[in-house]
Amino acid sequence: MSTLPEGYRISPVTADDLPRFRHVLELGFGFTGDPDTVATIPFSIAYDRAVAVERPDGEYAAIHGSYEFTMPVPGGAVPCSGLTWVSTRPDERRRGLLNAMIDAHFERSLGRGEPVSALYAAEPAIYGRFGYGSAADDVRLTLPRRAALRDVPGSAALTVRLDTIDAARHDDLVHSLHAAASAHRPGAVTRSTPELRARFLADPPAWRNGAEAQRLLSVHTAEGEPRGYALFRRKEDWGPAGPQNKVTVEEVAALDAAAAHRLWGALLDLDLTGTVESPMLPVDDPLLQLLVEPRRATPRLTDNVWVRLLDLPAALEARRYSAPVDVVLDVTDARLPSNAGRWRLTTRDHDATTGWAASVSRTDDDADVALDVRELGAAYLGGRSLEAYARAGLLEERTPGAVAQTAAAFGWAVAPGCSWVF
Ligand SMILES: CC(=O)SCCNC(=O)CCNC(=O)[C@H](O)C(C)(C)COP(=O)(O)OP(=O)(O)OC[C@H]1O[C@@H](n2cnc3c(N)ncnc32)[C@H](O)[C@@H]1OP(=O)(O)O
Repeated sequence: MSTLPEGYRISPVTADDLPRFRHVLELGFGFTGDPDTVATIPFSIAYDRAVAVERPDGEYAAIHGSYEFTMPVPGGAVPCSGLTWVSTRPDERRRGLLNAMIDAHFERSLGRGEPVSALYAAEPAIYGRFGYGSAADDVRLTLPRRAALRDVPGSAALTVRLDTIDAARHDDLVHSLHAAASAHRPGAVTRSTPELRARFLADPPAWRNGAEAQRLLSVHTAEGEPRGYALFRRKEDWGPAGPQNKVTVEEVAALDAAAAHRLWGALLDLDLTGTVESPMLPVDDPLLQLLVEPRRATPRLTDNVWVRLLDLPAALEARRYSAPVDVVLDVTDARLPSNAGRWRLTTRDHDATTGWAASVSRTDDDADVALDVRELGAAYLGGRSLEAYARAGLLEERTPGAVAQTAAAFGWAVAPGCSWVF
């Protein structure tokens, strides 16, 4: 357990504390919120999930919050505490405040019955020490105008509609399609509260960086049923060779391949365009399969969500497995000793759609695989191979063949990933 400097204390946050809470966010991240913009954007953290470290003089020295998510995992879903807004004042850095806040976050999450925590890392070097593992990657593509796509039946029958985003009017279309499109992708949490939804669709001029207002492209069946949408904006660029507008796509959600094809076909064929920047895409996104010349799309790979198992048996039993396995894992967990030690994971009850369920219980039997909770969190969503960690020397195989068998069980057919940064 970490300790705070003398006189500092973990403190709850109320609506009255919001200005000083925001102030620490601005000091930590290095920006100044425009008051007119701040006034229009709802505070997206529930007050009982916002936490501060208060100094003896009553100022806040550090803050964080969390979102209540139901996170899709292989074959199911799990209550998840989405850690966010982590910030320590620059003049209070490296005094153990984040350490203390992580302890508070784990304790509070477990108290609420959330066996898993997830986050986006501002810098990837920060969170491994706390047992978070990088559980997914995303890819961003820079695409030339008119990049060709393979045909998809049904795409041409869909109609395309263009609107300027209006948070109130488009809330239902965007968020119900997003939830439906995300349901079976591990890690793809949805915007779970009205405040988070409104914040995501907010488009104040201060956030546009010289580009146009946020546009909403939606595709519909002949009967008018929406099947997908893209949020994007263009920035004008007139050079000596003519127009070279940049199209930046923030999010695409599609219920099927025809909708994805129709949306991307329209986005890649906007007039006056030079390049189209894709949003964060899962590494198996349909667009990557549909591009006729994928080499012309310049990819950038980045870590996406990080996952921390807080209640190891509950977390491992909440997901399903791709192959049968009976393995004893010897887990190290310096921060949550209740997870440390030997656990037997045994699959049971195969279901054709969701795979194998598993029971997880303590055991005194010899371990087959020894690993840290960080690697278990990384493999949890099915997108990282335990075999790869063994080859990198990050876990130990004690029974020959056990790592390959466990890796096959943990792997999943749909790559993990989340489409928005929380
Ligand atoms: C989920 C999110 O919200 S991500 C956003 C994170 N926030 C930011 O990046 C904003 C700017 N940075 C900050 O506010 C702070 O520097 C924080 C929050 C990253 C760290 O806060 P601090 O109170 O200084 O952390 P603390 O003193 O508890 O140190 C924790 C440990 O992490 C390490 N650490 C902290 N920041 C970093 C970093 N950026 N890179 C590498 N290591 C780091 C420390 O060295 C320390 O290691 P140790 O326990 O082995 O000694």
